[in-house]
Amino acid sequence: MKIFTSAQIRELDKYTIDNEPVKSIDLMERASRAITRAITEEWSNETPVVVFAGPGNNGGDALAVSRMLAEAGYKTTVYLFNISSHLSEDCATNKARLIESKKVRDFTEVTLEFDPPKLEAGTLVVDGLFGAGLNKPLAGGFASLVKYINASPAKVVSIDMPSGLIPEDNTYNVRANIIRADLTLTLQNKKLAFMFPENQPFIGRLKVLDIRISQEAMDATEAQYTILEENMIRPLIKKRNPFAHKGNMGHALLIAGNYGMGGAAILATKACFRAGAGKVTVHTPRYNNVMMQISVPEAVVQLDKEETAFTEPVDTEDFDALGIGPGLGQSEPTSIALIAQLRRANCPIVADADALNILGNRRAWIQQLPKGIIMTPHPKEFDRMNGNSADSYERLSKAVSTAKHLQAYILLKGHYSALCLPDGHVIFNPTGNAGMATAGSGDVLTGIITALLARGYKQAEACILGMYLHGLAGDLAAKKLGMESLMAGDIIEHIPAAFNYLSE
Ligand SMILES: NC(=O)C1=CN([C@@H]2O[C@H](COP(=O)(O)OP(=O)(O)OC[C@H]3O[C@@H](n4cnc5c(N)ncnc54)[C@H](OP(=O)(O)O)[C@@H]3O)[C@@H](O)[C@H]2O)[C@H](O)CC1
Ligand SMILES: [K+]
Repeated sequence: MKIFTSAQIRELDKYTIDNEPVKSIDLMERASRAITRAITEEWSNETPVVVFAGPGNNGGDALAVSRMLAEAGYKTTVYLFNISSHLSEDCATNKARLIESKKVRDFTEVTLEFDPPKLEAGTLVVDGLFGAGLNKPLAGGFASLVKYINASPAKVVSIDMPSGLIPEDNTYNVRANIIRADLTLTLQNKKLAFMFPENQPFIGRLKVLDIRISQEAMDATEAQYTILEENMIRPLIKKRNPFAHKGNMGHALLIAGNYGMGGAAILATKACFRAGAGKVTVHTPRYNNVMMQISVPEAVVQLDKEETAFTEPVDTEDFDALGIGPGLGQSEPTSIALIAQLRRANCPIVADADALNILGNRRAWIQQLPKGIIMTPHPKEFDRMNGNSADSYERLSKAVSTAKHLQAYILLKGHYSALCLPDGHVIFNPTGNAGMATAGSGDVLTGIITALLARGYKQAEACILGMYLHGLAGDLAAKKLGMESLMAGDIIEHIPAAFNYLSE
C-alpha cells in the first residue's frame, strides 16, 4: 500500500472526480457511507452520539455521517464549528442536507460561544474536526475542545485522522492537543504519521476504508513511502534450482560474538542457515570455538587469533555476503578491525549492533563506508550514529538523507521497520509483533539478510524479504507461544513455516 501525502490525496481525489466521473459531493457521500457502516457495525442505535464537525471536508464527512446515523435511528447531537465564517463547499452542502433531512434534531453551528455538552461513559463521540488538511498544531478553542473530549469517559471515533494529528510531520506538534481516538476510520490509505509508535495512542484501533479512489491514478502516482504487502513479497522468492548444491546456494560469512556474547553469533548463524544459505562460516574469537561447533555443527568456525575479541579482518574473496556486528564488542582493537573489514570486503555487507555502535563512537568513519552497505540499526543505535532525534519522523528523515548521501540501505528497526533506500524511497514492514522486542531478535534478522544476500538477492530485495520474513516468523511463533514468552530462538524455529507460507 502506498502512503500518499495530503497534496497527493487532493490530486487523487481530483483525478477520481474527473475521470470516474463522480461529483466531489458524491465522493464525500461514498466516504461517509463507509464511515457510517463501520460505526454501525460496532455501536447499536441505542448509543447516544455526539458529533464534532470542523469547517473543511473532514467536517463535511462528519455532517453526512450525522445525517446517516440519524436516519438509522441514532440520537445524534451535532456541533459544527464555523468560527471564521467559512465552510468548504461540500461541508456547506452537507450542512444544508442535514438541516433539510430534519432527522438530526440537535444541531448547533458554533460561531463564537461554545458551551460543551456533557460527554458520558456510554456516549460515542464522532471526531470530524480536522483530517488530512490540518497543517499546524491546534490552538485556542479547538485545543480546549480536544482536551475536553480526551478527558471525558466517552468513546471516540475519528474520521480519517485523529484531529490535531498532522498527516506527516508532528515533530513540533502539541501532543496534548491531539484527539486520543479509540478507533480511527481512515479513508483509502494509511497516513505517514500512523507508522510511528509515539502516535499510536492517538490513533487507537485503525481501520482502512476503501472509498474507491481511482486505482489507475494510485498506481500512476509515485509515492515516497510504501507499506509492504504479501503480494509484493511472494514474487520476490527465488525458486530453488533442482540441481542446486551447497556450493552454489551462497556462502555467507558472519563476524560475530565476543567474550560473553557468543550467543549472538549462534543465533545469527542458525538464522542464516534457516534462511537458506548453502554454507555459513563464522569468524569468532577462539573462546567461542567449542560452543559454536556444538551449537551449530553445520557451520564452519574460523577462529580469530585473539581469545576473546574480533581483531583480525578476513579476506572475503570466498564469500558471497558478510554479516558483521552481533555481539561483536566495541573495544579499540575490534573497532580498528571493523573499519578495516568494512573497507576491504568485496561482497555485499550487513552491519548491525556493535558494528553500528562502533561507528556511533567514531562518526568520522561513517563517511568511509562502502556504497551499498546495509545497516540495520534500532532507534538507539541510529541515534548514536546520527545524533538524537525529537521523534520518529525526524529520525526517519535523517535516515532517508543518510541513505541517500552514503548510497546505503538503512533498515531502521521498530514496530513498522522502515527500509530507507539510496534513492530516497522508504518501505515499511507490517509484519512482526511486540513479543519480538527481546534479546537476539536483531541477530536473527542479520543472519536472515546475510543469507539472502549470499543466495544472490540484491540488497533491496534481501532487506525487503528479510524483514518481512523475520516479522512473519515472529508472528507465527507468537501465535503458538504467545508474545510474552517469545525468545529469539523461537523466531528462528519459525523461519521455515514463514518461508513455506510465502512460497506456497
Ligand atoms: N480521498 C480522501 O481521502 C477523501 C477525504 N475526504 C475528507 O476530506 C478531509 C480533508 O479535507 P480538507 O478540507 O482538505 O481538510 P480538513 O477538513 O482536514 O481541514 C481543512 C481546514 O482546516 C483548516 N486548518 C488547518 N489547520 C488548522 C488549525 N491548526 N487550526 C484551525 N484550522 C486549521 C484549514 O484552513 P487553512 O486556512 O489552513 O487552509 C481548512 O479550512 C479528509 O481528512 C477526509 O475526511 C473527502 O470527504 C472524500 C475524499
Ligand atoms: K478527524
